[in-house]
Amino acid sequence: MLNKLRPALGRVLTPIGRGVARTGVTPNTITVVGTAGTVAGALVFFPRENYFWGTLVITAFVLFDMLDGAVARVTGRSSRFGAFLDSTMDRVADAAIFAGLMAGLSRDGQDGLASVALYCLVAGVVVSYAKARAEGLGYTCNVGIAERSERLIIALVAAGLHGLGVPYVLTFALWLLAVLSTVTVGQRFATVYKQANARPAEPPAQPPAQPSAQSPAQPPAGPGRASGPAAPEPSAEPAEVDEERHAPGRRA
Ligand SMILES: CCCCCCCC/C=C\CCCCCCCC(=O)OC[C@H](COP(=O)(O)O[C@@H]1[C@H](O)[C@H](OP(=O)(O)O)[C@@H](O)[C@H](O)[C@H]1O)OC(=O)CCCCCCC/C=C\CCCCCCCC
Ligand SMILES: Nc1ccn([C@@H]2O[C@H](COP(=O)(O)O)[C@@H](O)[C@H]2O)c(=O)n1
Ligand SMILES: [Mg+2]
Repeated sequence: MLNKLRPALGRVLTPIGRGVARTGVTPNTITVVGTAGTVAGALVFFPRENYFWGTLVITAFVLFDMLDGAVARVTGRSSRFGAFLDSTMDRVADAAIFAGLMAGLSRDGQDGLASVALYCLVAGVVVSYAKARAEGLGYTCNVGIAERSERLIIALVAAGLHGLGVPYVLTFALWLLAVLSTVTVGQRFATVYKQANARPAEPPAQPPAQPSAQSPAQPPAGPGRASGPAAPEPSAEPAEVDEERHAPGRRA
């Protein structure tokens, strides 16, 4: 949903990115420092039930981390490794935030709510994995009621308010997140299922070998098949998807 704000956000982040770029900081440094700060904020403050300061520290580093793409673009340093690092570090940061919440809730004796936080962590990972895997297979998967920004905003606003003593807000937010993340997984399954059914299976690259007792014929590989190896395989579109993510001025 908040993805719609990307163009507007880009207009704000690009001049800031230009300023940061002048200091010589690289996009990968921003990604790593942003993640390290988020992880430290989550694992130092939340387990001690210091939700307010934890939220402020995490928010500062998450917002800082949003500059990596802008700096990469204005300096012409966008790279495939950077894109990989960015997405992978996002998963580390998300895991630390929910692990920190779980630790704080457990210490407070709220084991039930800690389990909901664990569910949110796992569901968030599945949401992101579904998109990564879909894109690796050449599909698009830019859908979902609770993409990363929505999940972070809900969790962080609730944790901050919980830290200020607002009752039930964290409980409500974690249950809401659990539901919304589950719906998002369903939305991503549905969009990939539709594309997989609409696109016929790729023809085999070479004429199929004669089946024999020693080497049975393999089913054709491609995005239309029901199951397959974990590694991305050639498909009609991966380059196109990647180009889209690397297009100048576009937040992927
Ligand atoms: C009294 C209590 C005070 C508490 C204050 C707390 C306020 C906290 C509120 C907000 C702060 C957090 C903002 C978080 C913003 C979102 C961060 C973010 O992830 O932005 C990047 C995001 C995704 O970009 P990427 O393409 O780089 O990442 C992709 C993503 O990870 C995908 O994940 P998936 O969705 O699949 O799970 C991966 O699949 C993919 O691999 C990966 O590449 O960008 C956007 O989504 C663009 C829209 C962002 C809109 C953000 C709006 C922020 C609005 C306001 C922030 C202002 C907060 C002010 C705080 C004041 C603090 C005192
Ligand atoms: N260390 C990095 C981080 C990002 N990129 C590039 O930016 C794109 C993501 O931009 P966002 O504005 O969505 O964060 C990413 O796909 C890369 O092209 C980079 O090169 N190095
Ligand atoms: Mg980033």
